[in-house]
Amino acid sequence: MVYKATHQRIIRGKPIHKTLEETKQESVTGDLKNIKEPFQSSANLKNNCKEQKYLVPEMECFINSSEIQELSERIKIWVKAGYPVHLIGPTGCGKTSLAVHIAKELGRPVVWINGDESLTTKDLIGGYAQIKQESIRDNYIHNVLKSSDVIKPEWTDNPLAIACKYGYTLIYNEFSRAKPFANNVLLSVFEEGILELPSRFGEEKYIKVHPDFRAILTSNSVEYAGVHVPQDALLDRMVGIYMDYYSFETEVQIVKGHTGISEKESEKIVSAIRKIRDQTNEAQKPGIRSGIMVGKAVKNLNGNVKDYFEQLFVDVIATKTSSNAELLKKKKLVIDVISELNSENTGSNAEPYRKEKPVNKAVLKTA
Ligand SMILES: Nc1ncnc2c1ncn2[C@@H]1O[C@H](COP(=O)(O)OP(=O)(O)OP(=O)(O)O)[C@@H](O)[C@H]1O
Repeated sequence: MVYKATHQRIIRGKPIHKTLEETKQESVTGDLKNIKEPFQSSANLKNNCKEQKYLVPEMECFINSSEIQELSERIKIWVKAGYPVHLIGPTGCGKTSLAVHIAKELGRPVVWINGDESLTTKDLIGGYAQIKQESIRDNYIHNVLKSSDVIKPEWTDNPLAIACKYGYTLIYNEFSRAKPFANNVLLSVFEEGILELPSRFGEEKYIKVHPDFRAILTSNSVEYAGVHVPQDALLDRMVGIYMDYYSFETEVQIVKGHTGISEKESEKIVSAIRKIRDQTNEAQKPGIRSGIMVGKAVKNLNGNVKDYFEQLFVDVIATKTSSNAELLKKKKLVIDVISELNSENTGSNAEPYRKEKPVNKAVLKTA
């Protein structure tokens, strides 16, 4: 039997059940309507909001040599055009510093996440992680104080959601160290401009990506240990910029800038690092970070450098060594490199690199 209404129903208000399309549309526009930026710039840290922990602080020292300026201009073309940029290069060549520098120049707050094996999609976007406990008082019963605890799951945004919502710049460092599955969420962010949030009680939620959202990702090439091959679909949505170690002159300025040692001392260190690098396997090549470490140690030695020069390099590059036999090989490499530098160092003002082999003085030659 078919039910027939005896009178015309008047439908007031909105229907209770919405279509999926309506739900999507509503959560997208609703999220945009209610957005209040937690902070306007990276420097504005006084708000003390929970998102603050993802903000990238100001860099203490950034060397902006002409080769770095040229490279940043090239990268900025893509970033400004709205494409995610992927900086690929060897460890310690300066990818992260450059990403932070460019991101800061865009003038929007910069948030950051570091990829590693244990990183999940939840670490990128957030989740119902915190439990909020509230006490409710029953004031209707005279002289009786009744309280009950209500436990509410509270949503917390992580860096990707923060950047997508507020139009901030995201730096995703070493993104290929995270399992490819964890990064799948980036596909719809980069392609459709939609961030999909995990469903709760069956309800789907989407955030429309803010037009100012930008992303810079960094990674080592795949020959490094712990690096996953990212999915082609993700790589296809990004612009890839290959980086290599900077020139001798730029590296000298970086070591000098970070350590406060003299130009001459910095040249010696960088010359040695570059020679060691030339004779080391891909993943073990010392980056400029090793040069900065030696430079900081040299600064502390207050002029008494020659006794320790060789040992400082051995100690710094030994961390990437798996056996004692390999360490002995590296030690020999350092001794050879410093002897070679001493033999090049033949002018009247030259300082030897090692105490036991004083040589003629000369202006240091570049590597
Ligand atoms: N332009 C620069 N100005 C000042 N310091 C720099 C510059 N580029 C790199 N550095 C310094 O060199 C070191 C290595 O740089 P950075 O961490 O950016 O390299 P990376 O390629 O991201 O390394 P990794 O692959 O290990 O993450 C850091 O201590 C950084 O501060």
